[in-house]
Amino acid sequence: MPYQKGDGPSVVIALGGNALGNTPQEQLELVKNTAKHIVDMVGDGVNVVVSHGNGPQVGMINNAFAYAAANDGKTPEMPFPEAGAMSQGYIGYQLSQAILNDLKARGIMRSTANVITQTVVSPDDPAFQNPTKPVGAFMTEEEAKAKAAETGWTFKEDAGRGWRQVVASPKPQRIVEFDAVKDLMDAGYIVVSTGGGGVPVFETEDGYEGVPAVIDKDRSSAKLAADFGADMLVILTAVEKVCINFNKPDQQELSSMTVAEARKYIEEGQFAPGSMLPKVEACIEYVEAYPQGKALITSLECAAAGLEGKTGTVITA
Ligand SMILES: Nc1ncnc2c1ncn2[C@@H]1O[C@H](COP(=O)(O)OP(=O)(O)O)[C@@H](O)[C@H]1O
Ligand SMILES: NC(=O)OP(=O)(O)O
Repeated sequence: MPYQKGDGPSVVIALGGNALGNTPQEQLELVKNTAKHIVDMVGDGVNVVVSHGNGPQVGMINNAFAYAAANDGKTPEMPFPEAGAMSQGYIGYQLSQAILNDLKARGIMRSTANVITQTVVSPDDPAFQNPTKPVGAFMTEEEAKAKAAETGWTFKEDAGRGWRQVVASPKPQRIVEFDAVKDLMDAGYIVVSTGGGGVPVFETEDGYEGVPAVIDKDRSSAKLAADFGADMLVILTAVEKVCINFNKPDQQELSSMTVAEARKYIEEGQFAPGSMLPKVEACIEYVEAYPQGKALITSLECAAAGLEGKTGTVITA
């Protein structure tokens, strides 16, 4: 059934970890609130494509199967490409269901489409020599070092919040199912796609093949927004604004910055690698690829106000 697109802007929304949950049960509850904010935008005529993170989820899927395989000798390993696709599937299912239920409750005649996507990455990407993407659960330094000794995996401290396993996070080159996502959005569907940045794949003479890595969802969302020519890229996280001197006595919230200002702050080391830095870099990539566009970083709760220009940090060319 063709749906009527909204008369508002087209927006790619990248949902952060706080919009999801650390267990399927917890997430099923959290996404009801997430869906409310998304349907608020749809009700205001905004045409949305929703992507989401998967760091905790993909790590836990891969790790759980690895643990079972090591202990029962029967359970198969679940490599990162497959674990990434599984995370897109279940997170997308829960988000779509919550959005559909909220649309029905409000009598809005729209529907969702959950598209599991692949993202082409380059085998020459230097990210394969320097794992930076945190996945799985947080743990203490002692637990991380013991796990590293047991498994040979790499662990790093994550933005002052504890230690996590880290894997390669290559730059997204192309979203394989882009045309399907665009056609569904143009047909008026609320599309959930590119979750976890998409399943990373190499494009070879014989076709696509999965790669054991996790792409940054903000960077893939930026690629999607630029390729769409979306009016906005909206990155929703756990803070209302990006700060300089973050978590210091002289912390300063930023309401806006140009690409040049953002690059200056990056040079100053103002944004933590593995957390806020990739978000700001994603916004720069989007507005440089599509200078008419506007990028916004804010919290889920402030999304509507941010779209109205009342809060959040706006990044422009
Ligand atoms: N300069 C900064 N300004 C604001 N937040 C920052 C900054 N540096 C690090 N952060 C932290 O980065 C977090 C967002 O990164 P992360 O939690 O990895 O993203 P996600 O919401 O996609 O899961 C914020 O919640 C905040 O704790
Ligand atoms: N893939 C990805 O960027 O997930 P997180 O947002 O959870 O790090």
